[in-house]
Amino acid sequence: MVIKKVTDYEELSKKGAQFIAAQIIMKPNCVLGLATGGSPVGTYQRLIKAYQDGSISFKDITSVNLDEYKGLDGTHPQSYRYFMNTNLFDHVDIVKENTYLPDGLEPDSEKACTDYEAIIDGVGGIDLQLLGLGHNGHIGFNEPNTVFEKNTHCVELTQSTIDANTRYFNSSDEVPRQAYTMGYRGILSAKKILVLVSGSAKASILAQVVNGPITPEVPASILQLHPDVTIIADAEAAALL
Ligand SMILES: N[C@@H]1[C@@H](O)[C@H](O)[C@@H](COP(=O)(O)O)O[C@@H]1O
Repeated sequence: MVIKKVTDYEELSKKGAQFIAAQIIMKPNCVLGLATGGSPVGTYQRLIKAYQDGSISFKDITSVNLDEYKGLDGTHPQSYRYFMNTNLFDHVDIVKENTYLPDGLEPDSEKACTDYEAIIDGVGGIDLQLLGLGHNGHIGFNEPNTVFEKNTHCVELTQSTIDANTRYFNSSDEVPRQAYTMGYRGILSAKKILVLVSGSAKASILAQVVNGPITPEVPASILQLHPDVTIIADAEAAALL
């Protein structure tokens, strides 16, 4: 794992965007695995600027996102489809048909997950997977568990995740209790992985991810086994490293 410590969220976003832009310049038709949450928002803003000034184009890019809340459709402001549209896709020249997320409106979990596995296979492999880190160490919505679940699956969100994500909703009651998430096969099969971690609330879990045992109780700890992981952490998040 390469760990880049930066001063603050601004610098994290700048470095994150440079990392992704470099990938796009090296391979203009690459497959990007994308993430939601607060951590990548600044990075997406800088990528939009890079597109606007002509440095990069998304026209040949394919994207596959990590996860989606079950039960929310793409027009719901807290759905991850809506997040991706408003924070990135609507502002760049990506072809929307080439952007994929699990189908939150598919009530049949088995079908939603099988369909997404086919999509992950169909795009021909992820070149760069972007990740945030949940407060309990989750990646995508792979919550602490007794096993590392291989494929896309439907998860019951933990209370810690519901609490952490309540800030994006009007109240805790509105946070969906289930989500579809890519499993570890999809994430770890990416050629490169970039993890963005910001803020003091992530310091303890980041130290466990990097220096602790590899265990499904700390989902992101499995990244220790991947040959090409870069973590960009701001000073607060990196405080215990
Ligand atoms: N499913 C998402 C994750 O993919 C994300 O990494 C995490 C951290 O979010 P934030 O960056 O807002 O702390 O939140 C959500 O639960």
